[in-house]
Amino acid sequence: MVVRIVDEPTIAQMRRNENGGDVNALDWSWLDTSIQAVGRSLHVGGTTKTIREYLEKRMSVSCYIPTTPVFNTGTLMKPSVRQEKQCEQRLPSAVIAGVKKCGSGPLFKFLKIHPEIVGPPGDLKYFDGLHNLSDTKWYIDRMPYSTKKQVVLDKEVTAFQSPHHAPQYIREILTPNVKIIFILCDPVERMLSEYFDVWAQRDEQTQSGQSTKNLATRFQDSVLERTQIKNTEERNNFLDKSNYIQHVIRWLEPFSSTNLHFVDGELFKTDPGSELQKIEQFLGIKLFFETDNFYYDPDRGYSCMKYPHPFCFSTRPQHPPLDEWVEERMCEFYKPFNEGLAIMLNRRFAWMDYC
Ligand SMILES: Nc1ncnc2c1ncn2[C@@H]1O[C@H](COP(=O)(O)OS(=O)(=O)O)[C@@H](OP(=O)(O)O)[C@H]1O
Repeated sequence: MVVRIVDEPTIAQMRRNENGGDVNALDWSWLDTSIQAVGRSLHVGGTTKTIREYLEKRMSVSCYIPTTPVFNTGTLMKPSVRQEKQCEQRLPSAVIAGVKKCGSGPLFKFLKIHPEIVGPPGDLKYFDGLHNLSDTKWYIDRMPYSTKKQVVLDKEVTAFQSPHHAPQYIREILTPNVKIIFILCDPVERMLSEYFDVWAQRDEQTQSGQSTKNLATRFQDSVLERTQIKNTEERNNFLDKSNYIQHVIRWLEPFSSTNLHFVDGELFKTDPGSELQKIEQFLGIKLFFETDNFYYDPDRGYSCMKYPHPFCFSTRPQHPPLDEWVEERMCEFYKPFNEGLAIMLNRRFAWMDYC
């Protein structure tokens, strides 16, 4: 699909609203600079989408004066407007609780583009087991201001597997009504991605006292021993995280299944718009994302954003391919767990067909 850049309407045109009057309910002076910074709109799938349209939508529900790039939070509105809009820093009402290396980063970033979703800029790791959980003030203080119409979203990827009681802690602090989102992907690919990441950072991790347990020079030496030995007490950092069923069980106990949503990591790579639409429904917010807001980049192996801001995550060096026998052994190991997961959740994921 061709993405054509066309000129943005003039500032004078922008200042007229549909009724021909001035748009003056709020201070619109911000728009000039924002639009000048963008200076264009996009023809996507036959329709013209302006950045202005997006910024206006966001502005109407937000406590911030939006800006470009649209990933930035923007400037906090003045106190009188904040009061009028009932802006507050609130605890999250939704959490992306994993899984690491399945696309949780892009998922979080894309979701925060939705006018009705706000979240902290990065990972707070409040539920990672190292934080004083009674210090909710610390947590709330790090949340952006939100209106009641908005969903406050946090990302806590380690919570998926540890600490063991993370689901209970999240339920207790964020109430049983909190919505939990997981993104699950091909377990072997996930493990490989994490392995190369940990390998690349091994010196820093050792220096900062973090564990590099199970890390060997070759991927297969880091994971294969476990699939041969009988001792199930022996934990392998890489293998265990990809064994989704054992972790998902922990979340089904404190939460109703209607509060848990699973994103298919494979579909998210090829068609993020459709996966994001399912999340909009799950969160009960207005539909904003469309499939043609994104395009698939075969060289990268995942999708980039077209609207409201053209954006691609930078590519990592390609992983060296796995030896066929290693892949077969890994698949053999995960197959029964994946089948169990499909039965437990009563759904199959696209990546389940790989093995
Ligand atoms: N749209 C889009 N853009 C970029 N990357 C995408 C996307 N969709 C899925 N992926 C895959 O996400 C992998 C990184 O996952 P995470 O963001 O969960 O990693 S992290 O845990 O936050 O480090 C990353 O894996 P690596 O390339 O191995 O890093 C990607 O394969």
